[in-house]
Amino acid sequence: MHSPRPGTPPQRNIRLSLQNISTVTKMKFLLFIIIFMTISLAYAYTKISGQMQNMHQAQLRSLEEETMLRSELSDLKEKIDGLEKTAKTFPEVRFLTYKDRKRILVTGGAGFVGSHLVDRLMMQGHEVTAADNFFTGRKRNVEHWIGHENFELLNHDIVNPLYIEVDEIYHLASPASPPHYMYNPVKTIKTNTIGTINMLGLSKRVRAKMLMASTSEIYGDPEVHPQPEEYWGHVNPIGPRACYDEAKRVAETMCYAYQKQEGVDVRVARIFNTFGPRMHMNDGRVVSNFILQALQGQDMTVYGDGHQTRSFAYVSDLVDGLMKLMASNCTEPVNLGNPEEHRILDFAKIIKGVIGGNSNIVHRDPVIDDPQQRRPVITRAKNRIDWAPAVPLMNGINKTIEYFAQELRRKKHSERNSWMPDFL
Ligand SMILES: O=c1ccn([C@@H]2O[C@H](COP(=O)(O)OP(=O)(O)O[C@H]3OC[C@@H](O)[C@H](O)[C@H]3O)[C@@H](O)[C@H]2O)c(=O)[nH]1
Repeated sequence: MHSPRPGTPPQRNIRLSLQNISTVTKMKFLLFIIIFMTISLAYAYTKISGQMQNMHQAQLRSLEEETMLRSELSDLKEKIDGLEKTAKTFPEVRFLTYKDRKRILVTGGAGFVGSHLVDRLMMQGHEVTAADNFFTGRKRNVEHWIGHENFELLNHDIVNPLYIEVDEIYHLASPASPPHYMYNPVKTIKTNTIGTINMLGLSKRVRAKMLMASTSEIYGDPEVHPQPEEYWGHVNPIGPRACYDEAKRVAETMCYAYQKQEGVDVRVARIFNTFGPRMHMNDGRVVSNFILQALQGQDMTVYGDGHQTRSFAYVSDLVDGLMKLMASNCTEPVNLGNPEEHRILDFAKIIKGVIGGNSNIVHRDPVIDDPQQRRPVITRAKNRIDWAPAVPLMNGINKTIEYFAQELRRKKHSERNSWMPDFL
């Protein structure tokens, strides 16, 4: 081994030492470099290809996710479209400021007359609470208002007190058709006596004006014809109709006792025979019976000889009368009815004539205590509340026939509101 001579530059010394490395060692070194490079390249390749694979998979995943999101979005869109189609829309009611808007309670608000009254009050922009125990009333009659901020439906029997704050009360709750009010006479008496006391008590507490729905039945089987409000009536106090007509008579008495003693502002409407859409299919009164019987080709049942008379008013006329009476300063009882009088047998022929079909008019046993004649004197209504019926009988009959025909065709629960008032 040569050691570098003193004064020799260091580079030259290195070259000399490399020259001295054997070829085998050089080969080994080269091999080592090659192996090292190969391993590094292989490692880098694996690393890069792994990353590329991951990127590829991520791309695939995001594509899958995008497709899933798109389908979820289109499902949601479909659902929203469906909901929009079935979304509840309400008739555009008039806007009243808090000064003019009244809080109005309608007892029997889901019934035949009550629901028509609710429609009119709602359209005028008032806040309406309908209370009903659904004995003869139906949710369906007012379902088009359920959810409206001005409307409230209470499942409430007015035989129990009701504590709410109102400005006006239309007290209509009671079964009105003879088979219905005779079905549970004690309940009919309670509804019209205890129920009326409860409503008068409520009126007294909140200082609300109250209109009581009385009836032409308070005249009984009248010996005075036609019947003015001054007539005291001819009622059998223990007959099958007494639960209704005597209870309504005492309800009137209570109204005037509360007026005199407690200063309650009362209105009393004596309602004569009324008909129209939303009468119950099982109502049992003559108009719905004859129309349904004729539409289905069944016998048209005239009770007795059919010579007894009635005068029929269309429901929209009655509702006009009720609202005019409430708005008036007339505190005496007022007859609300149509003075156009028909014998029941003739009325059956009229209905058969309009509907046609193969129905036979047949006679059944007369009804006990059936009033033999009935026609209102409406002078007081004309003079004091400027009211007289405006709908001709045949117009009302045709609308009612159309309603019952639709009800008979009804097959599904979802077929709701087969009849809506013209203004809705
Ligand atoms: O199918 C029937 C039904 C009734 N009738 C007769 O038709 C007449 C009218 O009977 P309704 O049952 O329609 O009604 P009513 O007049 O007896 O009582 C009605 O009067 C006024 C309203 O205030 C009351 O809601 C209701 O009691 C009665 O003479 C009755 O006997 C039939 O001939 N056939």
